[in-house]
Amino acid sequence: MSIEIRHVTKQFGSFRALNDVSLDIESGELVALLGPSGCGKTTLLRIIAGLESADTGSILFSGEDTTEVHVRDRQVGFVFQHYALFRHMTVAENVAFGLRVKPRSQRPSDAQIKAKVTDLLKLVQLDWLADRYPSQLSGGQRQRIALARALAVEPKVLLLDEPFGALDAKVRKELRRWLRRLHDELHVTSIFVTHDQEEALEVADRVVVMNKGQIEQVGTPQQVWEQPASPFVYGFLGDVNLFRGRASDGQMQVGDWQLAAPEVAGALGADAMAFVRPSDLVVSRYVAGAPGLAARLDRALVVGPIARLELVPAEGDTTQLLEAHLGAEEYRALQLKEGDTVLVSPRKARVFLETTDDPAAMI
Ligand SMILES: Nc1ncnc2c1ncn2[C@@H]1O[C@H](COP(=O)(O)OP(=O)(O)OP(=O)(O)O)[C@@H](O)[C@H]1O
Repeated sequence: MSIEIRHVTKQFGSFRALNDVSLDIESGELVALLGPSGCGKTTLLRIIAGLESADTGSILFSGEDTTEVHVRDRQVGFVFQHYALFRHMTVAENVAFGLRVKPRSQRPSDAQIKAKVTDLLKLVQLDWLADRYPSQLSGGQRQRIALARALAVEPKVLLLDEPFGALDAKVRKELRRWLRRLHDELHVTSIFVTHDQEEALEVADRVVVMNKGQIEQVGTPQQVWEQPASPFVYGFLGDVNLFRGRASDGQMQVGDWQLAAPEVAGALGADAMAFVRPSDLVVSRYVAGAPGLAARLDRALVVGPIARLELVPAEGDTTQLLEAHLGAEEYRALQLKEGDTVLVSPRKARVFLETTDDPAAMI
């Protein structure tokens, strides 16, 4: 089932939680709503579910306006961060619940319910836990059961609100891979909310980056990572170095060095910022007169195959540490020690004008 979100606005008192949000989700897609705490992700999810109503705008399921459709009739399955399993019911009873409470005319027979529960527990690979109670399960197992329970009623849309938020890092990682595989098998249109960029980039077909009640960018994980549409998206999606300077005629001047800035080709002497990811900062031994920004190697942390360097620029804003990531072998070959002066230059940078963070204005 496809979902269209049309100009949705939601106000709590004087606070605008959602500001004219529009988004199209295709049938069978797995979409992540990603953004910092308070940006409106959960509010949008609750409006899609029908648990909350929009002040203005509408939500369409397969082209049909859902405004008047009760949450019960929207055929939506939910999984929340905090396990919502019934404690006094076994795992199998929990999964069967949605089927048992159906009106008699729609309710499957006991044998059909039993078969369905067994299938679902196999699907989430926990059929051996059918007779246990929730308190006898790990956090990760409970979330998988919560998902099996949500799937029992064959929802057309699956909404997941930080489903792995309460779990430790290793379990989260396992579960998100598992969720991706499960989605590939079932193709239920799914929206999941997360503030963890790694989770969104790894699991979703498309990522919707939100900030302050608005959508900043929608794209595949690769698009939002490689072509962030705004400084906010750049900063939110990973560690980043920021250089300030001036842009003119498609070039940006940062101290003594220049970088190509075709994205702001029209600017003439405008204040600009260049964003460079730590893995796109090239570090070389200092040679007088060679191009690059001189910096002091403050700290080098070599763990496994990656060397993480903290560098203090020799000029400009010396209070702002730069971070460079390079291969451990490459770092060793440079034969540097802490305190040495090095040269840094960006392999790849993305330039935005200072005056605005509206990507449409950056021409
Ligand atoms: N019922 C409510 N009454 C008043 N304010 C609310 C209500 N629900 C949400 N808000 C406010 O709206 C904003 C968006 O909340 P929302 O829960 O959608 O954010 P979120 O992006 O999901 O954040 P988090 O990741 O912390 O859950 C927040 O500032 C929140 O305080």
